[in-house]
Amino acid sequence: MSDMRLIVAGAGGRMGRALVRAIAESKGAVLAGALEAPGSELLGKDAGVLAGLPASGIKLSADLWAMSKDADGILDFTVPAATIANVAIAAERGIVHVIGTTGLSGSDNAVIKSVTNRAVVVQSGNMSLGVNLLAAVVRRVAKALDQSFDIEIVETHHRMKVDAPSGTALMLGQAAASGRGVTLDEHSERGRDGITGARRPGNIGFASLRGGTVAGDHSVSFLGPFERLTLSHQAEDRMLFAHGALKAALWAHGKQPGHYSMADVLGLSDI
Ligand SMILES: NC(=O)C1=CN([C@@H]2O[C@H](COP(=O)(O)OP(=O)(O)OC[C@H]3O[C@@H](n4cnc5c(N)ncnc54)[C@H](OP(=O)(O)O)[C@@H]3O)[C@@H](O)[C@H]2O)C=CC1
Ligand SMILES: O=C(O)C1=N[C@H](C(=O)O)C[C@H](O)C1
Repeated sequence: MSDMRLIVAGAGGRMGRALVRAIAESKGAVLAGALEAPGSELLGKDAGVLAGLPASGIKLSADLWAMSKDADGILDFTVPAATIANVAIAAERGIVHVIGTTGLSGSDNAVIKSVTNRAVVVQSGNMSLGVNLLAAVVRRVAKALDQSFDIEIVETHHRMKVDAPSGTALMLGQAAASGRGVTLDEHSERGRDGITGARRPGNIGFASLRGGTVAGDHSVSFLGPFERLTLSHQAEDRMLFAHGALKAALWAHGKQPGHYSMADVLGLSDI
């Protein structure tokens, strides 16, 4: 099979530059386009040079429709509004859409799901093996423990991150809720401040720290009577997520339309 031709959306961003490097290092994929926001001062610049590599010949452009003409997939780590605009174009072109963008609303996620009867979408708040394994373990532990164990999720990220809780924290919260057989929306406790009252039994708590250059730390604590268990993951470099996204795209190439997760890509769905 010939190399998968991939577009990087948000090519001037932190993840975008990491993705351009991951593609350059890879076997089986080539950079076919680099998307940036309309009006960005980076439009027209070479994607390889921005990523610290030799010139790639691919210039940043805001025109996804034109650049996707001969592409096979798009790796999208941008902002919710951009991802939602890209969903329709990727579906229309019939190309794989790997979505890593976080901070998406319920209605954004409904738009994404609405195209998956005709489009191949792989979506995950975290593209790493470790976090997806952690989610599977959290589901099992939450199932094994009753409500005398309080569940608290803590995440730490670099100072530039704009959304909270992180997509990963929410994914781990979903895993805990599913293990307990409850819905996260009805059992989530976020943003404690002031006289909050005692903790509601059965709730899943979230706390977010921001600072420095942290690529992404997550922990899930189960706090019970006279003992507590904490499961955690530390991402050491965002190249981890870029390699995961690339793996997802290569896995999805040629798959039937559907909404896939990183657990599907990694073969963890049945754990
Ligand atoms: N699922 C996962 O494993 C991971 C997910 N993420 C998520 O990925 C997203 C991006 O993170 P990060 O790279 O750190 O953020 P950045 O802000 O560094 O990058 C986002 C990029 O998207 C660009 N952008 C904004 N609007 C558009 C548009 N309409 N079309 C194309 N590009 C656009 C931004 O441009 P401008 O600056 O000009 O607005 C920016 O260059 C976040 O939601 C983050 O949480 C991050 C790491 C891993
Ligand atoms: O913004 C980031 O950097 C990250 N975002 C993702 C999230 O919101 O969980 C994944 C990773 O933790 C890095």
